[in-house]
This record gives sequence, structure tokens and C-alpha cells, in this order.
Amino acid sequence: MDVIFGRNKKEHPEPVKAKVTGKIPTWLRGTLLRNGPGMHTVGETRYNHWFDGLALLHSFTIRDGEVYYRSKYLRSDTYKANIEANRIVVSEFGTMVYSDPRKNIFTRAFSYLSHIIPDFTDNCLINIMKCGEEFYAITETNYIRKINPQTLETLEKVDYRKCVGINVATSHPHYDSAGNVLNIGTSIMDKGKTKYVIFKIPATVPDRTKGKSPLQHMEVLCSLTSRSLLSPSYYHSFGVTENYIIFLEQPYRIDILKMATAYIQGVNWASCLTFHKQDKTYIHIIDQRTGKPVPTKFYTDPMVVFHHVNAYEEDGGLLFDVIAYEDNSLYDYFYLANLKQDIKGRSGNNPVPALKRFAVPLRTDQNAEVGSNLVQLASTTAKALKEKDDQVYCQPELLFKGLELPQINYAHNGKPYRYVFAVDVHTSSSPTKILKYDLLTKSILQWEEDYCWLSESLFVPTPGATDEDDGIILSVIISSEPQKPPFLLILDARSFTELARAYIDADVHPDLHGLFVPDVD
Ligand SMILES: CC1=C(/C=C/C(C)=C/C=C/C(C)=C/C=O)C(C)(C)CCC1
Ligand SMILES: [Fe+2]
Repeated sequence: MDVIFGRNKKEHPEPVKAKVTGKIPTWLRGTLLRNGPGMHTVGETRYNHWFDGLALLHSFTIRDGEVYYRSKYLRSDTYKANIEANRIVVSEFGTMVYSDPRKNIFTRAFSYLSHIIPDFTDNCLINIMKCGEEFYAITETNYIRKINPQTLETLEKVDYRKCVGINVATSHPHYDSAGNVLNIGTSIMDKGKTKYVIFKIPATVPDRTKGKSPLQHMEVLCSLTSRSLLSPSYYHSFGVTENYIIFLEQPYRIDILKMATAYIQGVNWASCLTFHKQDKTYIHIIDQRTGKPVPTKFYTDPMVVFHHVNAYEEDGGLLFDVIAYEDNSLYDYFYLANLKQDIKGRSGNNPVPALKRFAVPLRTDQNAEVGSNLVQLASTTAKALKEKDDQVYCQPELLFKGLELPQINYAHNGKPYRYVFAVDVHTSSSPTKILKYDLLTKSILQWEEDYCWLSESLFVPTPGATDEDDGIILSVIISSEPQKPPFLLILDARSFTELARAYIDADVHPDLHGLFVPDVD
């Protein structure tokens, strides 16, 4: 398992030509950019958790049926400080370091209530974000890091605290059809308030400010006060429709006081996230046109959602699909010691999530009777039941068990859609099967091969396509067989048959998320 997850990967900053078998469609031109942890030990020191590893960016450039691979460590301040000291000196999600230089900054400022949040890592290992023509490596802290998408070089560091005043943000931004970025973060204990802040990064900047980064034009669309000042919800993504934003204030919460005293108590950041199994999950629907939340109080049972799949409006209602867990055990699973056990035995002890569909009414009839269902949509059995005190309990429809890392044809983001591309996590959270789930027929297609461990699978549409599944699937595959090199797999998204694979004669790391950047001719 060390070969797959826990071992440090070498970087390959110069392009490595892949050996292609099969035929890559000639229209497929562009670069697949991916991000994930690549270095798990520094000198004699070792990270505890897979989400701690130092960010290794990688890219697959596809042109005229050929593929070139490269990879490069993100030269974050964290990376540089660790390499210089030849040991881990900056705390990460699951690894607390007592000599962390940030600790002192925080201790000095501790007497000021507004500065109780420690300075976090800039090891941006989770995803890649496109802002206008700029690309950023991102994680969930206040730091993002600009990169060069061609050479994978590291450029400026940006601090969200300075632009929109947030301490954490999701690594799953949304993009509208013009390419504007929409994201959400939490501003903790600022001027005595903890709030969720929805912000926008424009794709283009006004002419008079040519040369300026879109990040200098970030604007706050809406902020929602957290139900709890000292334990705001933790969240990893959110949902959008054409007119609304869906934010789940789930009972998986950040304990701010524990975080503020973590260095003193000797605990890691992960232990500051607690699942409150007695609490509800509040569903906030925000109208993008007014920046105001819909006043109805929607809620559902306690759950933990990392990934929203998609959402859309239909007949006066709003539908949203999420991958829901019963608790927060997924993050424990990714401690390297636990991963080792699971991969050896494929123990089946992994938490199995479910794809669930929720429905909320966009107009509520004030006179509706208590107990009545306020949404009746042809496409779902999900209910929204009116309760006394004007609360509405949302009962989801269970669609499918055991899938994760959901992807869709992004042209359908926020709109009606039919297909979810994902990976199978029935028996392990380290996936070996790619799935296509059809929401209409509730059937699946799948791809798998012996000894193959795969990444999130991205959908790229055929130019000019009209059918939702007219396109290809890209997935990076790593083999546990030492003789079998890693490869980029290209599937026909409609039939799930293999079109081509590009074998890479280099060290490729298992990754988290990324995006495909089509060439502009
Ligand atoms: C360092 C750090 C954080 C990092 C969280 C990370 C790195 C989460 C990764 C999640 C992933 C990869 C989920 C995949 O589905 C927090 C808790 C935001 C805040 C405290 C400091
Ligand atoms: Fe994610």
C-alpha cells in the first residue's frame, strides 16, 4: 500500500511522453491538471494523514493523439520551510507540529479574541481553481497559490482573509456560464461574529484595471450568521442552481476554542471537527438575485456531506443531490495507518455513503396544513413536510449506495441532468471501479481492471455535443502491480468502453481533484 498511498513521489517537471494504445479522439486537445498529496515524509518525520502530504501538481497534455505528463511539487511556504529544516515544521490537518513557526504568531495574538484563529498551512493540495485566465492550487484554509498551468511552477500566494475576510473556504468552487467563480468560506469570530460568506471572483476585470488579477475584484454576495459563534459547520462543498445556492449547515462542526488552544492541548486540527449526532442539518437556500436567504426554515436529519453532486429548479421546487454519510468517520479512514489496513484486506470497514436527492419548495403556502408535503415533483419521492413553527422537514429519496467523487457534464451544472460519473466505494474508500449512474433508469455502467486504483473521473464533452453523455471520461490509474506502469484512461462516456490509454513511464501519485483545460485555438 505504501507504493500507492504512503510513499513519496518523485517530481517530473520536464514533459514525459506517454505510450498511447488505442485511439485518442483528435478533438481532445488540452491539459488535465490534477492536485493531491505527494510527499508524506520529510527527513525522519512523517505525516499521519493522507490529506497532510505536500501538494504535488500533475498535468497530462493531450494533443493530436499524443499525451505528455509532468509533475511538480507546489513550492508553498510550507514546502520550503519543511525542506529547509529537513523535517515537518508546519502543522497540517492530521499532524500537529509543536515547533510550527505559526504557533508563536498565534500565541502572541491570543489575548485578542479576534485573533484566536491560528495561521494555517498554505500546502494547497486539494484542487485547482480557474479565475479568469489564472489558475490556483487550493485547499480549505485561507491561502490559495497561483500556478503556471503549463510549467506547474508556483507563483504568488493569496490570503482570503485580506480579500473577503474568511479563515476557511471550500476547495470546490462553482463556475457560472461566463466563468465567474462562486465559493463559500467561514469568517470566524470577526468583530464578535462567525458567519458563512458566499463570494464571487469575476472571470474578467474591467478595462480600466487591465493587468489586475480577478482576485482583486472579489465581492461578497451574501453572508449568513452561523447558528453557533464558537462551533460553525464544517463543509467541503455546496450546491448551485440557476438562481439559488444550497448551503448545508451540518452538525459536523469546527470547535473554535479547541482549535485556538490546539497547540497547548497537543491535538491536531482534525480533532477540532466534531460530529454532533443529536443535531439537525439545516438547509439554507440563498437567492442569488437578491443575495438573501429564503426565509423558510428547512432541515433534515444529521448527516455529513462532503460532495454535492448537482442541483436544479423544477416546477416551483428545487432538487439537490448529495453524497451523504451517517457520520464523520470518512476522515478517520484516511489516516495512513488505517488506509494501510484497508487496502491490505479490503476490509469492507469503510464508511459507505449514499447518493440522496432532496427536494425543497420555492414557494410555501402559509396555509398548508401541518404534516402536508409541500413538494410534489414528478422526478422524486423526496418530501418536504410542514411542521409546526413553520419548520419544514426534508426527507430525501435514497438513490444509490456506495459512490463518491461525483462528476457531471458541467454544462448541466445547476440544471436538469441525468448522469453521475463517480467511483465505487462499496468495499473500500480507495476506489477500483469507475461508475456511470443513470438517474432516470437508475442503472449503472462500470469500468474496472485488476490491480488498478483510480482517481476522480472527469467528463469532457465532445465539441458541439447535444447529448449529455456525448463525450469522454478521463481517469488516472495507478497499478499495485510493480510491472504495470500508471496510465491515463480514456473512456467513451456513452458506452463506457475504452478508447485509449496513455502509459506513463514515471512516478504518478494518487490524487484528489482537478480540472480539464481545453486548448483555445
Ligand atoms: C489544515 C486545516 C484544515 C484542512 C482540511 C483539509 C486539508 C481537508 C481535506 C479534505 C478532503 C481532501 C476531502 C476530500 O473529500 C481545516 C480543517 C479546513 C481547518 C484547519 C486547518
Ligand atoms: Fe472533494
